[in-house]
Amino acid sequence: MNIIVGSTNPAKVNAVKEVFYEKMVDSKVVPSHVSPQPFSDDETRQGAINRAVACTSSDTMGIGLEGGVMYVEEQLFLCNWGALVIPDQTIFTASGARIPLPKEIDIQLEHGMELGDIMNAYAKRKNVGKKEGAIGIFTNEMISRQTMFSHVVKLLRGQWEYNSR
Ligand SMILES: O=P(O)(O)OP(=O)(O)OP(=O)(O)OC[C@H]1O[C@@H](n2cnc3c(O)ncnc32)[C@H](O)[C@@H]1O
Ligand SMILES: [Mg+2]
Repeated sequence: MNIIVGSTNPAKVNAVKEVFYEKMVDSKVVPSHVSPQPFSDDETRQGAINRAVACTSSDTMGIGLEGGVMYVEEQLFLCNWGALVIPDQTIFTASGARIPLPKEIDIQLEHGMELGDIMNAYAKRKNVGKKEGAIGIFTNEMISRQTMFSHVVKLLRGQWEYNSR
């Protein structure tokens, strides 16, 4: 069965190709139907599900990966969710690693800026969200956005395989 990823962001598409190395992996832009910058686990997970559903058909599995932020008490954390939807519409979900974000990023997000744009200015780099990601910057590049998403995709693949035994 082929796979379509609901994003053309290379950090996401390459994470899926890494984990489903033996499959045909395609990508397309689909709406997440949540805000461009999700602000909770619920919203981020829903975005991932909406993207995955939009990519699923009778012979294709859909995968949606969504980045967001969420509060634990007063501290803002990066959060990431993935969803895998198979042709019978069964939905598998999993979340990724989370790390706290500095207060100044929190303030800019609260003013309505997207994390990708904030990170480019903060790190004085371009396309941070398509490359190392905020997680790469704030972990001194120990974990890139692709590596973080590949972990999420492994959690999805594993659940799907367990359920199809
Ligand atoms: O093309 P799409 O798939 O939408 O890719 P995206 O980079 O916009 O990613 P998301 O929509 O999943 O993420 C929502 C927002 O959060 C940003 N974001 C999330 N995690 C990030 C990270 O690790 N590094 C940089 N930006 C991140 C991202 O740039 C968006 O502004
Ligand atoms: Mg986006």
